[in-house]
Amino acid sequence: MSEPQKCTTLGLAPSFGFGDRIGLATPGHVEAMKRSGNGIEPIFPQQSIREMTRTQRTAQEVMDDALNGAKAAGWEGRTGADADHLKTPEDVDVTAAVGFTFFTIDPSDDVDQKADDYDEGTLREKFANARETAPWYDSYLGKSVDLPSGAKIDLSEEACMRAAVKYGSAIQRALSLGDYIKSVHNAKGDDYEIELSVDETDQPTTLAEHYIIADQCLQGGMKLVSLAPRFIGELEKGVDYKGDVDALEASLNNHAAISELLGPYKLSLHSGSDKISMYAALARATKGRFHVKTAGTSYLEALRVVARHDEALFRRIVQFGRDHYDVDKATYHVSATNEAVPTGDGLDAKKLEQVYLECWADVPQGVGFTEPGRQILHCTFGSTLTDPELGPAVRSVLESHPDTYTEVLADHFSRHLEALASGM
Ligand SMILES: O=C(O)[C@@H](O)[C@@H](O)[C@H](O)C(=O)CO
Repeated sequence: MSEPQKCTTLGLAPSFGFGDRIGLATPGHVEAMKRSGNGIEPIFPQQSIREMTRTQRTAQEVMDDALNGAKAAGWEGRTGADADHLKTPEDVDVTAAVGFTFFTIDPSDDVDQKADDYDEGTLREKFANARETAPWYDSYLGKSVDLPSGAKIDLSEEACMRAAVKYGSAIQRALSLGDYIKSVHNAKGDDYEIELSVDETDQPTTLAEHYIIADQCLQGGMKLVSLAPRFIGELEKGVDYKGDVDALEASLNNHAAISELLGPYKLSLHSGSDKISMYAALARATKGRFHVKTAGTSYLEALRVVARHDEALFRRIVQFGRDHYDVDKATYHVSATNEAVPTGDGLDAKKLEQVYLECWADVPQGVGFTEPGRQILHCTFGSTLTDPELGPAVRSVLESHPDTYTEVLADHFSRHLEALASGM
């Protein structure tokens, strides 16, 4: 085989991230792109530091698996490469060294998640302490911004104080990591692009917060190509969007208007797996300037291959997942509980797949999966894949049935890509 291609930056082109936690999914991702790409650019190598830690894979392995898989499947187009959820300079070092081009900065550890609930007295007290992390405060205070969408952002004292308390340190961390990414790439003369993700917060990102965060990053010289706010409604892992899609679209219009006004940059949808019901709204609101990030859903499709070819192994994985779920779910936004999902005992093979993975045949047109059982398997990927028996057994099934894995992924992601294209 000849050398795999290098990854590139994708700029403002609509893009789709195909995270793969096992390293065998890219041929299926390529097949979906060939069938239903619709002008959307792929990011095949994509993995967060959290995923690499849990699966014990290196950045080099992630890169090699994705690029070799793409080459073997005959992909001749471009691909970006997403070093996802970076929190430290060391995270940048390990991913930049192996050719990642799209760097997702995640400053969520520095976000004050309680800021939205502070009463006035507490807010003022917290603001006094956070003041020095927000040197920008006075420059926004009392202003209002008219958005092309017709909405108005009121940068009132309260809005600016809450933004300072909630995001002051996070913006500082993002800017410093952005500078570090720039210095690493300038030294090598390599191109790069940055996404900022603030999606992993308890409360939705307000328009005022989005405006201040993005404006500060851009004023600080960050090469921001995309931003992932925490959108309204519930964006849980492994299931469709939960919430009012019309209200979401109205909110997306306003977030997209900010990105047009300040950037432009793309709006990014994290936990994008299976969010079929909201894709058209995202594509419409952003006029095609979007990035969608998926990962766990390819792992679940891998388990579908296991369910169909080795039922006994799938049953073990279900039980193992249930045993590890309460610990493994800690950093993920999910609502499933073991109590609400039947154990595998007494379920026949078809019902077991339906409860823990769900089948497209059972899902109405235009929406995605909703079964809570999916979240139990979704969160326990690290424990399962690093288990000395289960991990190799899963790989062995996938390696013995590559055509099944490619076909289920191609079908699965074609549905995602077509739903996005319907709004473009
Ligand atoms: O599990 C992870 O750490 C990542 O795959 C995700 O959080 C990623 O950023 C994502 O949103 C994929 O849907």
